[in-house]
Amino acid sequence: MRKLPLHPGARGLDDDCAILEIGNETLILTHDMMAEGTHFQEGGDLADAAWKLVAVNLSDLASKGAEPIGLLLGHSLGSGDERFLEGLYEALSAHDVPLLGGDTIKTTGKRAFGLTAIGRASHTPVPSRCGAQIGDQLYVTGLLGCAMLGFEGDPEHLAAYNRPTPRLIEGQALAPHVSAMMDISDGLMLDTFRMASASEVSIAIDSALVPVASNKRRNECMRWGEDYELLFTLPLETEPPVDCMRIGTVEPQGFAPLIFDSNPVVNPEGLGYQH
Ligand SMILES: Nc1ncnc2c1ncn2[C@@H]1O[C@H](COP(=O)(O)OP(=O)(O)OP(=O)(O)O)[C@@H](O)[C@H]1O
Ligand SMILES: Cc1ncc(C[n+]2csc(CCOP(=O)(O)O)c2C)c(N)n1
Ligand SMILES: [Mg+2]
Repeated sequence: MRKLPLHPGARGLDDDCAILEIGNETLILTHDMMAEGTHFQEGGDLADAAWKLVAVNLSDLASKGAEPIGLLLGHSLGSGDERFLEGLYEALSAHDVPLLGGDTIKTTGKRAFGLTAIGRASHTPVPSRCGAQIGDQLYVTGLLGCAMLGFEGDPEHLAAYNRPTPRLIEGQALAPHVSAMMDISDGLMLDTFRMASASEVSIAIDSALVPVASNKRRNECMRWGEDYELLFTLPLETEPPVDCMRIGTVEPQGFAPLIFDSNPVVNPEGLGYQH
């Protein structure tokens, strides 16, 4: 896809969102889809699917420090649509973001939902994945692995899987300070690997510092994904303005983008959820 004619705001299709400067405004745009059987189960509660569709898109906006403006929904009709609308209502109200429009279709076979989220930059330059500098410190918000435990049925963590919270407030507080920022959708290890590659540095993670939901399953918590927390780098002297943990350090680019507990990791395979 990178061979297609790309807008400069597409950031080479290597970032969470596209950035569009129009006059004095900077718009931030993203689109994420969910498919039956992959992202939500047939017969499951579509209120949760609708909430999650909104949350995962707002999470990409959050990772660029955007304030949401509105959403465009691509909806395929089917059973459970009333619940879908209830979940959508709850998500729009909870995040104070209105619907702008969309499209509704009939389908045969599996259903898919798409959502385009449009936001306004709260700070320019808009944080990217590619700005991590040697000597910066790596941080993460929240606790990783909650979504995995929720998916497995742990009642304490069901909401983390079904109803994730996009870190919009944190993203806006961080945007003026970070050298790089992204959300973690595919697992800490894989997403850190991507940030390091985009920034042309190596990033060293100290796994003992990573806040995880299950100490026994620390490794899985760092790989499973769907936690929608923020991953970011700050200069050494900058105090983080939000609740977060320091988990690593940015180093000069070596042969491996990721250094995990002093071990170089060259191959992204197996680091996280790959689509
Ligand atoms: N079909 C597509 N057409 C154009 N650009 C795409 C397409 N699929 C992905 N991209 C672009 O590739 C980049 C990475 O996409 P990806 O979906 O991995 O990021 P994400 O939204 O942060 O992650 P996730 O989908 O796991 O939440 C983004 O810039 C995205 O716009
Ligand atoms: C059985 C099972 N194994 C793994 C996962 C993890 N997973 C699925 S979708 C996704 C995030 C991004 O999706 P996309 O990039 O397609 O939008 C992740 C991390 C899961 N939910 N269920
Ligand atoms: Mg993202």
